[in-house]
Amino acid sequence: MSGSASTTPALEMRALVAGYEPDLPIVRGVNLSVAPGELLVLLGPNGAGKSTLVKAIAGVVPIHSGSVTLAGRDITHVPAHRKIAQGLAFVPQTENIFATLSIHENLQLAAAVLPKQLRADRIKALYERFPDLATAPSRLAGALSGGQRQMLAVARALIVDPPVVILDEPSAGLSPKIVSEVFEMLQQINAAGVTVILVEQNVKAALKIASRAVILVEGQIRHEGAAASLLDDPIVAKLYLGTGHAQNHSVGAEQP
Ligand SMILES: Nc1ncnc2c1ncn2[C@@H]1O[C@H](COP(=O)(O)OP(=O)(O)OP(=O)(O)O)[C@@H](O)[C@H]1O
Repeated sequence: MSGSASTTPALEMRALVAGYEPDLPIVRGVNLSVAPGELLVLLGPNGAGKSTLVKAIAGVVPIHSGSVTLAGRDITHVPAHRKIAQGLAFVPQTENIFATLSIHENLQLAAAVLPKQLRADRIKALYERFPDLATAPSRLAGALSGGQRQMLAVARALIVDPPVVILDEPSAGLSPKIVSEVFEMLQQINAAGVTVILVEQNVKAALKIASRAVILVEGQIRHEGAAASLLDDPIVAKLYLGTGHAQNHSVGAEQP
């Protein structure tokens, strides 16, 4: 057994190599330890491999070598649906809800990974946590606004009451006001004790809510540090966050 709960990372990657094709690694040797209760943001330029890394952790992109542990337990090759059941929730960037089903049906489907006797109680708890979803549970998910969809996607991920949630660009395509709401929701989830790992292009807003930031470049970690220190580091921003290169990655580009 590993050490006590306070010293065991919530999630840990060791020498992780992953990618879509066996001979074409995209994630190239990532070592990263995430402490319980952290809100970690994963940044980096387009094509750096951020999405690939979180998909590999979630079990939807093949891991070539290295390991992933969840609270000290090796989950490297555990299939995606069992990772969820074991407490690793993943909110993909797209197709994270069923648009043609109602809010309630979306939650019911997510709850299918739980033992039958727990499902109704967990859905009830989520409606209490997300009262907006409770106001019209029969509403089609496809008819929701971007922010509400993201809320539903996050609610679906929280159905197993996971200790760790990973989100791939939850702010994509949302207006600045809705981005603030989504980030506030993530802060609340984190304040309730959930470890949150977030891939983001909305650099400035993400650094404001994160405790720590990791910058991935060409599939490797190039820089990591306290989120607040990165906010004030123009060199890091210029070198690693693509300022002046890709507008949607520019520090502060999305902020009014
Ligand atoms: N389904 C796929 N099959 C093969 N290669 C892919 C696939 N998806 C992404 N890639 C490649 O993997 C590399 C990393 O892409 P990835 O989406 O992980 O980067 P990213 O850092 O998340 O970038 P972005 O910020 O643009 O989303 C890119 O070269 C991309 O072309």
